[in-house]
Amino acid sequence: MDRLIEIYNKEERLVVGLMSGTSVDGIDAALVRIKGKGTDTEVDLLEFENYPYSDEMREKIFKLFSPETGTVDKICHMNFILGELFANAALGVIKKAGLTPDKIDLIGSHGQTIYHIPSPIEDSGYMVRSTLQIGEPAVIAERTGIVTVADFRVRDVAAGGQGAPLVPYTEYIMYREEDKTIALQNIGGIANVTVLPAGCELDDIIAFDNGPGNMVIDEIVKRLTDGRMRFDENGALAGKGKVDQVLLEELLDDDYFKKTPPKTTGREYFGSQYVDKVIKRASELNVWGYDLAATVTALTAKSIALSYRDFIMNQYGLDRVIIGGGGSYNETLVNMIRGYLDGVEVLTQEDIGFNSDAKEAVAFAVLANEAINGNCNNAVKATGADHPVVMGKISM
Ligand SMILES: Nc1ncnc2c1ncn2[C@@H]1O[C@H](COP(=O)(O)OP(=O)(O)OP(=O)(O)O)[C@@H](O)[C@H]1O
Ligand SMILES: CC(=O)N[C@H]1[C@@H]2OC[C@@H](O2)[C@@H](O)[C@@H]1O[C@H](C)C(=O)O
Repeated sequence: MDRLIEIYNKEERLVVGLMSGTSVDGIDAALVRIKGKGTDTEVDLLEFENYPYSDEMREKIFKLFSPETGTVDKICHMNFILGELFANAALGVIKKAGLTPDKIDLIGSHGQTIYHIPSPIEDSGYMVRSTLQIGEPAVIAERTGIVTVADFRVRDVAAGGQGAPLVPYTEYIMYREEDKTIALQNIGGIANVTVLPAGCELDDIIAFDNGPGNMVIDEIVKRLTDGRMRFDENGALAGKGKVDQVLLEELLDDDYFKKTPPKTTGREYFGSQYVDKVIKRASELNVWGYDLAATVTALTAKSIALSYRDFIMNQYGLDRVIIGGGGSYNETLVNMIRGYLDGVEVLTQEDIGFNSDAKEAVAFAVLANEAINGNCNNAVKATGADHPVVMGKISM
């Protein structure tokens, strides 16, 4: 308890944020210095590293996503294995910064989402939503000796929210401007956006998952190259193709894109079964190779642009879009988004001096810092929760 009080009383903390996203490419570890709390929070990124999963580990994690292959024994065991990997990532980034674990105040760990049911399902007389992130925080705390805050999403779900997206709260703290409406567009496996209307309060922000980010592009590229390529590096393949407008419009005619925010989605919806359907229809229309890569890249780009038109621009206008996440390195994708958004400034996190990869890991460091301060750290407008809550469970 003394340690917790000591951390609580500090004005400035060194915090490690850990994140593994839906693309399962590895663990992002960010070491930050955080001063203050709430809207007075100031964050400096001191060090960042991505610790990629081995192909074997990645395959094992992917198996957990499907009810047929993700059996309880595997989930039980992988929770502890991932705890070890997350601990190693934390220790790695601390060492890279030339520091030792005893100098670090906190770890904020997202874990790995393996299942997410954002819409309520009735069972045994209870209507519940649910979500599951693994990567045992007790193991992280034990291996590092650092107080670890983790398992954030569940408290928001318990309060009637979808448990996602959580990053908007931190974006509100870090990016809000008085006279510009800004969209922070993350393009990971899923594409998700936070909109900060000019001069907004926390209750004014809008955030939702637009739909697929790289998830469909990655799977198509994997299948087109018989597994030789895992993603379309810099958008080179899509850049050589021509978008098939018939297939594109059919794919855009999807219930998810029409749904009004708040809304979240995941691999359960835009995963490999979705791609099976895309491929079937593409074969009927004779769309293949570079053209198919271009068409699914346009699907991500245009669904993002249309979501701004339908849910944001008519009400708030839009001055600037800042793209982050791995998709910001896909030049074809970013250029397509620019093409669909006439008159809006489209930048990447790098363009404004930040790091696209570190952003989510930094967010979980900030959420942990808020939890330790006892501050509510969910944006109810984004998750749909009934009220603000303090998310994060503490492993001493
Ligand atoms: N150089 C590149 N060119 C094109 N695409 C890239 C490049 N680098 C990364 N990507 C894409 O970014 C993806 C990883 O993005 P990111 O790490 O942001 O996802 P994530 O955090 O796992 O997902 P989410 O935010 O949905 O949880 C890769 O799967 C790949 O599709
Ligand atoms: C359940 C879950 O892990 N959701 C992720 C996922 O990846 C992107 C998008 O879908 C977003 O809603 C969320 O992650 C980010 C970090 C968030 O909570 O803001």
